[in-house]
Amino acid sequence: MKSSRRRFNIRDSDKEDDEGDDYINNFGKVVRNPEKHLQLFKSRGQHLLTNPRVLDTIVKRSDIQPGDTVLEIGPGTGNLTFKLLEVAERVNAIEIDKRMVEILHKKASERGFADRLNVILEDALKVDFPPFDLVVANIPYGISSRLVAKFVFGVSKFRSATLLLQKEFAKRLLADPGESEYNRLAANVKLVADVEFVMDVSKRDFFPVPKIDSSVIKIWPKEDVPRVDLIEWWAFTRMCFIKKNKTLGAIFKKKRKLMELMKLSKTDINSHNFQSPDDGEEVGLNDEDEDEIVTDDLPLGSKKGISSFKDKVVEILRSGGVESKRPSKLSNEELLHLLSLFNQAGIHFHDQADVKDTNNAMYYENLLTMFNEYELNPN
Ligand SMILES: C[S@@+](CC[C@H](N)C(=O)[O-])C[C@H]1O[C@@H](n2cnc3c(N)ncnc32)[C@H](O)[C@@H]1O
Repeated sequence: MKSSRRRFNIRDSDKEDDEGDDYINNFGKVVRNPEKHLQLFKSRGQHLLTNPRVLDTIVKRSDIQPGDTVLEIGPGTGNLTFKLLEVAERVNAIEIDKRMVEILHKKASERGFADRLNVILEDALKVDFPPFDLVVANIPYGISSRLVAKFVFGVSKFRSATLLLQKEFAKRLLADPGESEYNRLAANVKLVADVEFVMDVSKRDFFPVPKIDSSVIKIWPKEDVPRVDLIEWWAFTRMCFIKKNKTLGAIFKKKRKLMELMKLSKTDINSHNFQSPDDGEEVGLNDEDEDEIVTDDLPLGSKKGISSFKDKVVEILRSGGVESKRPSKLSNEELLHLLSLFNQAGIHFHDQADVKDTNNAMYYENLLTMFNEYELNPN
């Protein structure tokens, strides 16, 4: 008689090759592909959530009301989709893989859901979202931060987004100022939304088993969002968090930063000079401020311009009481106050010609590029 080890592939429980065969995990248990040999690609984040208890909890905690339209990104073969259809009026699902879309259509017809399920074969990062009341999704982990940004800074108004995310990524979103995980992503998302932890999900609840554990979180868009130019806010927090554990004084005194800021503020290096360019006395930058920008080849007047601009910046940081504080410890209220002090002094953090129209494709392109740097590699 053939042993089960001969009939199945044997691999570690956390190995995730692009394949769809049943296998024996390293606990000796046979793990069957629920979709019978459908090849699953880790490059597309295709880890199907197979634990019905977890699926039920996600649906329950998403608090779907009768009449709601749910947006699901990456429905895969429909494990979550058909649970959502039991309570929602309608599900609009966006899926990039044609094979998954075909499976979904087939299952929807067999189960009598075809008229309430709309599957869009597209890349969720590129397509305009159809109308929805709330989001519920086990999203592909490789595009998590861009998707979260597209939800919370997008044009669609929605009640909440219940998302299954890589655990490490969820922790970053949940972190508060002063906690080691706190970062610019959390500061940005928390400007416009509240984030709530729902539950942890074991990697063993997926097929194939990924290398990492997951968590479910819920994002609630805020009713009252601070009145701030978002594009400027993103540029400002990008500069503040460049070294999140350095003091703001140390960050902003860097010549590279000062020159970048002068450029963004359209401050002419020579004109920002409180002394005559020819008076011979050089206003020196301290050695501690030196970095890789070489200013030796700049004319004397320009060096003075940078130096007096630096004084102005330091004065702003002092008046905001943050010169010796680290960005990772500041609340959004403190950061917003600091930004307003910069603005009052005529210093801006983005090119004024930037696109501010949030319906504009350029806005989304910039947004997604900006959040790309937060993607974690789950593989
Ligand atoms: C983690 S799986 C979730 C599958 C299913 N929701 C489940 O829980 O079993 C992620 C799904 O997102 C799809 N996907 C990956 N990248 C995508 C993108 N850019 N736009 C839309 N769907 C995408 C994958 O093909 C896959 O079906």
